[in-house]
Order: sequence, then structure tokens, then C-alpha cells
Amino acid sequence: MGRDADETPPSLDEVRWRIDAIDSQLLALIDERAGLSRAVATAKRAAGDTGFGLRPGREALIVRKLLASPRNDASDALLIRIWRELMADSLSRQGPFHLTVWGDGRTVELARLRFGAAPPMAVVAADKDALAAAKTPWGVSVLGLQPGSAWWGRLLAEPTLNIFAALPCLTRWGPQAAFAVAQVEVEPTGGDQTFWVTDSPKSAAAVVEALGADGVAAEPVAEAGGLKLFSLSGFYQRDDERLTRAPGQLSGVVGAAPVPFDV
Ligand SMILES: O=C(O)C(=O)C[C@]1(C(=O)O)C=C[C@@H](O)C=C1
Repeated sequence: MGRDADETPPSLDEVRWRIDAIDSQLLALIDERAGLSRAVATAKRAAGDTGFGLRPGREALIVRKLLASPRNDASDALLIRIWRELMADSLSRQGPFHLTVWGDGRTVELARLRFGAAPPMAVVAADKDALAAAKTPWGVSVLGLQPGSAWWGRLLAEPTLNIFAALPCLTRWGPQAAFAVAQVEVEPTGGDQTFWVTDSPKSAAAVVEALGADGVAAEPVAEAGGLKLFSLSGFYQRDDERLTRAPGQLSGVVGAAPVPFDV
């Protein structure tokens, strides 16, 4: 702290010495955190929870708290990248966490940004293969919003599969272009969007208007195969009355995700 302005700046050797010292401290803490994944897994088993260890709500709360913490130089992107790596690594120590990706190169990039380097990743040629993989134990699938595919509509018939993340999680990393799906519970985190599908033949704008008249703020996300996908502002339960009376014969909630951290 507090070098006077007229003092000579530290030499490169001195700065590197400080970096080395910080790296040692970081390593000790990272090592300690990684070791806690065993304790987390044991505690979950002791509580009778033998299912998938992923807790997207807890991850969102951790990230939001970090982003809200005072700091001088560490960017939001740096914090998010580091903690996503730490949390995904913890998850892969708890069980056979694995990724399956369907989409383009950007979808693969978004999957790695969100789930880090730890989980093995398979890229599949068909959206239905990615959805099937999301039903395997400890499976997460990342599917792109590709024109012509209404894979998200198939979740209406798969009530155990939920969209739980919209990627990327920062708007400065680009528009939301892919979703993560797994057999996982979604829960409110205090800043959420709910994904809702309808077969209504009305235009997306007309559906948005009908929902809005009932107090539901919606934005169109995708349209394919006679189905439309909307993002609703806030967390909606599957049986929310406003959604049961919304346009469409076949409609329903297919998941929820934290809103991007920088909106
Ligand atoms: O808190 C948990 O349940 C954990 O498994 C730990 C942890 C983390 O590393 O912080 C890892 C994975 C979960 O998705 C959420 C959080």
C-alpha cells in the first residue's frame, strides 16, 4: 500500500515476486475449496440426496454475491470465468458430470464458458440425441437456438427435463444463443426468466400482448415447427393461472434461468 508518487515504481522482479506470493495463496485456497467437494457430496448423501449434484440456483447466488462485492480491478468476466471453473470442477468431483452439445461452434464455446474444462464433452449431430443425453445420470446438455429446430418444444412432453441456464450469462458476451438442459429442479434466485412454450397460431406479438394484458411480461425467443418459445420476466410455477389461460392448446413452462448478470 501507499507508495509515494515520487518513489520509483517496483522493478519487474519485485512485481513478479508479489505475483508468485499471491499465486501460492490462491493455490492453497483453490486446493482447499476443491477438497470440500468431497464433504459436499457426503453431506448430500447423508441428507438422502443421491441424485444429480448440480444446484444452478446456488451457483447463481454465489456469482451474484461475488459480483456485488467491492473490488478494484477484477472484472465481472474474470470472476465469472474463475468461479464457473471452480463450481463445475467441484461438481465433476461429486459424480460423473458430463456435457453433451448440439449446435454450432458458438454453442460449443458457450458450453465451455458455462461449465468449464472439467466435464467431458460430446458433440452430437441431432437435437434429440442431446435431449436423450440430458436424461442420463449427471448429464447436462447444451442446445443452440438453431433456426428450424423446436427442440425446446419437446420439453413439454418431458416434465423432468428443465432448461436451467441461458447462455451466455453476460449480455456483453453476446445475445442468449443456447440453453442448458438437465434433470434438475429449477428454483427462484431473485432475478429470473421463465421459459414458456405455446402452440398458439397467433403472432408472437399477439401472444406477448395477451400475456401482457394478464400482467405477464414476455419476450419472444424462438419460433419453429408451429411452436413459439417465450422468456417471461420473473419466476413462474408450472401451474400459474395466468399461464393456463394464455393463448394456445398445448403450452407450458419448460424451465427457468437466472437473467444475465449484467442487466
Ligand atoms: O453447494 C453445492 O451443492 C455444491 O455442490 C457446491 C457447488 C460449489 O462449488 O460451490 C458446486 C456445484 C453446485 O452446482 C453448486 C455449488
